[in-house]
Amino acid sequence: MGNYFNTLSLRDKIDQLSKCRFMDASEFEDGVEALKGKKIVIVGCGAQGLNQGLNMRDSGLDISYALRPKAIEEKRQSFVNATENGFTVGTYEELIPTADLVLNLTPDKQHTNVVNAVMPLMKKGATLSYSHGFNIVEEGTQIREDLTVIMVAPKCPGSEVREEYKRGFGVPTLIAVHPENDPEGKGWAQAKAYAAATGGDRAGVLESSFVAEVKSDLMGEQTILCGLLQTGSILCFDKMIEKGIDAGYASKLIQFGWETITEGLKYGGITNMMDRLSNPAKIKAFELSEELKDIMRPLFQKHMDDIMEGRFSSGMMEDWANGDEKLLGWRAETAETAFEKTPAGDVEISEQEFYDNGVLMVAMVKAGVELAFEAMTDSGIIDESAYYESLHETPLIANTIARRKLYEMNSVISDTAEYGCYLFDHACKPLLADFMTKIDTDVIGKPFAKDNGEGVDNAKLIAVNKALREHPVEKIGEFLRASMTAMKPIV
Ligand SMILES: NC(=O)C1=CN([C@@H]2O[C@H](COP(=O)(O)OP(=O)(O)OC[C@H]3O[C@@H](n4cnc5c(N)ncnc54)[C@H](OP(=O)(O)O)[C@@H]3O)[C@@H](O)[C@H]2O)C=CC1
Ligand SMILES: CC[C@](O)(C(C)=O)C(=O)O
Ligand SMILES: [Mg+2]
Ligand SMILES: [Mg+2]
Repeated sequence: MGNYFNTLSLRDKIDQLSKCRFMDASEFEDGVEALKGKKIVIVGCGAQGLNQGLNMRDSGLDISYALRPKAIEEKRQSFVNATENGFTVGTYEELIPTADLVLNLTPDKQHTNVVNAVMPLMKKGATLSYSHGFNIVEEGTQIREDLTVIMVAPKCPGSEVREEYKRGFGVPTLIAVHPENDPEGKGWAQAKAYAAATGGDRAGVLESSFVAEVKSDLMGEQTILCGLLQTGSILCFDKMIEKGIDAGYASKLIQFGWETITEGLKYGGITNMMDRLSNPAKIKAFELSEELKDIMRPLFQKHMDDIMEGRFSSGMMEDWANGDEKLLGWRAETAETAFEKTPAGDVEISEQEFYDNGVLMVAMVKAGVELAFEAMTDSGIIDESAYYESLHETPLIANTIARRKLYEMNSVISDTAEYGCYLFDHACKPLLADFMTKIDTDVIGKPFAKDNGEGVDNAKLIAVNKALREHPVEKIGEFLRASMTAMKPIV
């Protein structure tokens, strides 16, 4: 075993990284047919395991859960999740040999153990599935030749996979078949049926590869999706307190602000989010975001390079071997931040006020989305994939902060994402220290300017609007959002 990506020729690396085809809705006309009547056993009943299983059962599929003996004996949360929802639960020995399809939905750090335990029990010709390709791509796990290996990766936390399905929609999903494991040529049909069963086909499915999914997923979660939202929350909160803004107000503005401003992003991209500001505030947000982009670009590029070259994964795997020492320490530190410890005040903040008093937050979101998109596409990831991992998923992560701050975000995302989030946050905060000394309450905590239009330089406004609309993330966003017309509002 070793890093699978690093063993590929440059030609194969480019080929797999750039595998990305937006699938037409007509390709899902058979719905879940390819999996109807098949025995589907999910290993693990956590964030993805429970929520994917609920959606798949509601879509008419036969779902049960294989848990480790201790989880069953001690009635752990995974056991409670599965049994309280009326699913059959059993040990690996009881359920895996009966399975046509095994979904490995345990944390990435457990994949080697789990696959080693499960694979010998799987019947000949069965299928093994992942929702993130880390084990195959970064650890180079080799799967028995008779088994088909597929990936169905929702671009979103498990909780939102369920919530969007209940709203009658779904979340964008990447599907793939591992080129080394498709002995019967049935992988694509099964992956499509699985994506339809989770509701993913209603939001958009990309025919992708394990490689493209892993490299883009790691980059999105470390930078804009989680890392920058954490850094931005802490810095913006601390600045407001330093400048005398009421702590309850500051806490509420941040906790619910990301969700509100990124709802604008979800519907109409960066253009719409920025259009929600007054003209003077929009120009200010644009200028701040340009400055932020110049400061943070090298950090975004470093994360992309470390991911591509395997340095990120080998560093994280060292931490796995050390019993998650760094991860657990960083998690404990986050719980002690002033933002985390200050409850949101009992104060009304209107939807518009979140924009008007959160100009810096808007600038941070714009800078982070654009930088993540640019770093991914500069490294060979295709625009559609980069869009899902930057712009589309940001609101879905912001929703988790609205629920219970950074604690909720970091609990709901995978351990892999959480580790990368802290890594980015620790590098980013010092990088923004000088920039933050110049920041005042006119861009965070109080309205920037109420006199919309007065004193606006028309030429500057036209140039800002043009730059916003012409960014490549806006072009691909317009195309992808056209297939999301059934999307339901959250805020
Ligand atoms: N979190 C998310 O929203 C997303 C996750 N993913 C991917 O989905 C996969 C699952 O992640 P996630 O849902 O976060 O995982 P969780 O941490 O939420 O779930 C872990 C589940 O696995 C079980 N488990 C833990 N260790 C073992 C083990 N050694 N053997 C067997 N079962 C074990 C746990 O049960 P117990 O401890 O009770 O035995 C629990 O039910 C990962 O590959 C991740 O990258 C992809 C997209 C988003
Ligand atoms: C953003 C983090 C994620 O990749 C996800 C929810 O999509 C994860 O690994 O949890
Ligand atoms: Mg993801
Ligand atoms: Mg992830």
